[in-house]
Amino acid sequence: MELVIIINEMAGHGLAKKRGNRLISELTVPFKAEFTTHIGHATAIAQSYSSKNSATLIIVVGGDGTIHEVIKGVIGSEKMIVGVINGGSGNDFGRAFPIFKNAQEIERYVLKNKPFSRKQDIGIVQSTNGAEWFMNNSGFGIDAAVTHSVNQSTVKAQLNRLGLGKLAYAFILLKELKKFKPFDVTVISNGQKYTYRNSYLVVASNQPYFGGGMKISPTSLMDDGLIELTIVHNISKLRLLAVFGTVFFGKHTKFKVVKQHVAEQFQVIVHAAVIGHADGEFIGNAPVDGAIYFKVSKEAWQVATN
Ligand SMILES: Nc1ncnc2c1ncn2[C@@H]1O[C@H](COP(=O)(O)OP(=O)(O)OP(=O)(O)O)[C@@H](O)[C@H]1O
Repeated sequence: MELVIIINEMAGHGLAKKRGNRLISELTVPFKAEFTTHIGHATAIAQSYSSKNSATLIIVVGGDGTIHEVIKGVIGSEKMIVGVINGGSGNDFGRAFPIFKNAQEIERYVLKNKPFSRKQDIGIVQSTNGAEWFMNNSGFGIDAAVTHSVNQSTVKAQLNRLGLGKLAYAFILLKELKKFKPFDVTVISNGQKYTYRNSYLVVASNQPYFGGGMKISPTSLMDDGLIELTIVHNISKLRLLAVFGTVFFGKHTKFKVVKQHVAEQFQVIVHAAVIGHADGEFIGNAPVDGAIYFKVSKEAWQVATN
């Protein structure tokens, strides 16, 4: 099996560079190292190996954005297996999916006669903006506003230097919440229509974690052919902060202002131009009163398992 390492040296404000270099210096089996130079590059690299159609383990050293790009490049391939060494700031992938800790684990895996892998689902979000994949989650509302702001802010880098990177999301939530205008959402699922007034977010999940450890969708599984839709609605900004505190333990779903639906697909209509994301990357604003579809594609890619 061929071994390819894709490293985003910018991820995790230096963490991926450090871990990538260490991996390269410790590996004693043959491998190819690829370094991303721009947004979307990891997808192009993964696609170029995928098109060779030979058994390959791609190890991503980066954060959720880089992993998202690599998975996008291997969807549908039976020969490509994805493994990860955490190198980002949020690392939500690694909280749910199996990952590697070090070079020794990767070597042991590559040298096996029949390396194990598990097929995983991928989510799709589709609207007039186009279609995008998500391995973790995709949503519209305050979650996307905060993620977008976190990605652009220097606060994340500053807090990271102090080892407090996880506080970035909470810090920017306070800032974004101040100016955020709740919106109305219509959800169509299994032939039923639901309307939620004054909503803060509508997010579809393929796995439980979001935003660096928030257990937004505690019951989500990456290989059950289903996605969970979470809507937070009809709540004051002050109470929302209290509910927010419980999301790290996945206890927010006990509040009646948090509604969840489970299905293979949803049609969602957002009645305001709120901002959207897929796996934490900006995907444009919601088409006002237009349809957004969240769907799941079953067994779309493979993750390495020890
Ligand atoms: N050389 C590069 N220079 C700038 N950006 C890059 C480069 N290579 C990749 N990128 C982009 O960097 C973005 C952020 O990477 P990534 O999400 O992996 O790290 P992170 O934001 O630190 O981690 P996390 O998403 O887990 O918080 C990705 O969207 C990717 O497209």
